[in-house]
Amino acid sequence: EMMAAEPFRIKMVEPIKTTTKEERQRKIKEAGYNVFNLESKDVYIDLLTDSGTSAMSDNQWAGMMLGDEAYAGSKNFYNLKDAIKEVMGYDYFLPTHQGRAAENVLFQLYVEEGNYVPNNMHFDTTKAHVQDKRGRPVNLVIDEAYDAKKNVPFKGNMDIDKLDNFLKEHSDNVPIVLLTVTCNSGGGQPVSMENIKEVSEICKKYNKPFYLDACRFAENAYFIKLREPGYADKSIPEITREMFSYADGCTMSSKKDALVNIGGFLAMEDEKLLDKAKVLGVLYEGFPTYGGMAGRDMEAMARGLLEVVEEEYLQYRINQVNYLGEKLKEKKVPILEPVGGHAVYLDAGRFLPNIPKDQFPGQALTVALYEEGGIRGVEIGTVLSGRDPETGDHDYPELELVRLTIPRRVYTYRHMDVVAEAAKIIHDKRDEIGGYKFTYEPEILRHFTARFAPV
Ligand SMILES: Cc1ncc(COP(=O)(O)O)c(/C=N/[C@@H](Cc2ccccc2)C(=O)O)c1O
Repeated sequence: EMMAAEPFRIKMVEPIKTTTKEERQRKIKEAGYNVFNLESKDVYIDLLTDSGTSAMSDNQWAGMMLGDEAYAGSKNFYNLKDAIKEVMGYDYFLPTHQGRAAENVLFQLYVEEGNYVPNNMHFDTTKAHVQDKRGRPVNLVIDEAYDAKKNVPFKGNMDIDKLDNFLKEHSDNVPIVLLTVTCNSGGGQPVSMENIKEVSEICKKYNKPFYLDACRFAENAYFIKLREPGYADKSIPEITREMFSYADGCTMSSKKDALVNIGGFLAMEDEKLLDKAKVLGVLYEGFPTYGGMAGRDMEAMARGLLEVVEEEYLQYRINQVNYLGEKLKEKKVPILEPVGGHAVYLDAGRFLPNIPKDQFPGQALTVALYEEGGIRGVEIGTVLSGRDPETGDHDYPELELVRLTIPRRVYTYRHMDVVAEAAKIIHDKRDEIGGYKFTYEPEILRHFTARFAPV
């Protein structure tokens, strides 16, 4: 039957304004050629991140009026507890102000100097928090993940043999195993249920705690429903509860697949772990029934968790991202395949083959997108990857990407067309684009505040 339109109608709009190319060239220069330094008002279509940028529903906004701002025992905490139980199956959780705060608590509990922390692929804050505890992040994703042209259904999968061999050799130095769903660094690629189960079995074999990084768990579940045999007739909550049943817990940035603008949590099955986490929670986040959030934020999150697993929402969400990917492919603009759950990733390496990695092709393409169309994407390449703490050289990743990250329920299909048209214009004149060098390079998570100049 006909493909459905958006499963919502719009009740409030936030005007956005176009700027001239001349203005944008001036603004990006003043921003040190780093789109993170741009003011939102100077950005037309903001695809920097899907984190915290979603539109909330009327149901969530109504929940904001029901904040119980009690210091201890807020009713919103208990509504959130019920939502986590319903969608993830976990009985215990520590609210935190956002995802990296949950990572901070979890890794302080588990990671010691010199430890290895395996993951399919660490994203920037997970990698930074492991390193902050003197641990060593290890990526053990399947090799196909590094081939941008290879169209396989679950490119986020952990390589089970690699994990088994790694634990065989380093088990005493591995305190915890992580699995990121969907896999952000690899292109928003899902992990299959079978793979989650296999990782769980390996962790049991070596008696290791196994945690999911659940930021985009609902999108992962939708891909399982679409692509994995045996799941077509299962509901999304049935799939999400099964996913989480194989892990001991999860870190969660609710700014993604809980449809809120701030908030996160660390959830787990083991009440004893919660007691330990609460001690750090009190120190870093606030009393354990609010964790750095207002009661109203927890209410909006509880309602968002129940909305994000609704199938008609997920169908719309995944189809819109895929639409942008298809438009770009029609225009012969190189993208990572298959299209991810939360973003289309331009393959800057293929787009700008003449720019060497140490002149940051992804950064150059990100700047060009802003100058051409007022579009803010984000470089997911050498800049984001940072420096190898042991060698001091750039920690060159296999892929040089520019992520066009689609916020949830914010932009229309016409915005997608404009993005695709701008990318095409740039692609037609790609030989005019040059590389960049740092004029200021921070020590940690450099991509957020670095400044550049054209080479
Ligand atoms: C798989 C995964 N695990 C944990 C976190 C931390 O969660 P939190 O502390 O941000 O709540 C994130 C955050 N991801 C943001 C970060 C970002 C990057 C570039 C530009 C803007 C924002 C993103 O991918 O967009 C994540 O992706």
